Amino acid sequence: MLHNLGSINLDHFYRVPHLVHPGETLASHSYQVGLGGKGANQSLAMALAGGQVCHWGRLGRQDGWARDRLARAGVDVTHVELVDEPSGHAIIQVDDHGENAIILCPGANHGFTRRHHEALCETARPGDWLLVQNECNALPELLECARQQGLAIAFNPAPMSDTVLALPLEACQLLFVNRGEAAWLAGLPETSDARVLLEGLHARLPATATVLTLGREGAWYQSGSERHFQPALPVAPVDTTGAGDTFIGFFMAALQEQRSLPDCLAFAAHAAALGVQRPGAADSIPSRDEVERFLASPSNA
Ligand SMILES: OC[C@H]1O[C@H](O)[C@H](O)[C@@H]1O
Repeated sequence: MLHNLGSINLDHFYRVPHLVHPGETLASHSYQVGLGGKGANQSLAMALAGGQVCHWGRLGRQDGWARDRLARAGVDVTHVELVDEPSGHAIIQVDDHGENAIILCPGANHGFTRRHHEALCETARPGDWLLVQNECNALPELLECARQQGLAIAFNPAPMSDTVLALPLEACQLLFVNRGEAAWLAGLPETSDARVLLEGLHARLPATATVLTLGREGAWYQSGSERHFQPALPVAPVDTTGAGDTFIGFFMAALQEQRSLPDCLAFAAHAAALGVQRPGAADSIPSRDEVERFLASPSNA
């Protein structure tokens, strides 16, 4: 089982001709609300990929539909609480090239306490995975509790902030990072070559495996001297929101099935490539069947 303690957001999407400039007032082409939050997206993606995932989250009482949506996809939502606080939400601009800019309001995602961590660590069995992103509070305590319980920890330090640098990252078995996050953690320029970033991360965290996602430049896996590269797929993105979350959910589902690491990378990259061709965050995540058809399609021969 994988336990994902993570954010659940209401995503407010605005399609805009370009990302708004400082001081500018800009009319949007369209507006939509959907399920999001890096935590919820990753749980949903993992369940749609066929993985076993239990989500630990907090939502405002009026937003039980979001919990139902996760449950319908196959996520275990026993530990998603409905609380008397506003749900987290995100204001998301998406431009005509599919690029986005996001403002987060954490709301109930910042209400985790020791009670939640203890409950998770008592429920999880040694060897289970814990997956965490950087959208919830009290992460040092959570990681410490998980380490003591013998859980395997996968961490996605998104969105990156100074607080990540103070976390016991050496407790993590697996890190999912994009270029900016890798550069920040390794203390290197963002323009560094992927191999330099991987070497920098390995020097800082020698016992932690890394998945480095680079969008159009593909994705890498590195653990010690083992390295695999997955090229990017040639697709035209309409909305890249949640692409990293789809990648992570599909990767963890494939890892749970004990597939080879190149297979995990390929499964995840194909899922993300399908996702970026659709609008929305959770709404853009493909099913396992769609991904398998894409993997088997003649264009991949
Ligand atoms: O990764 C995409 C997600 O980031 C923010 O958490 C938004 O809610 C969105 O769904």
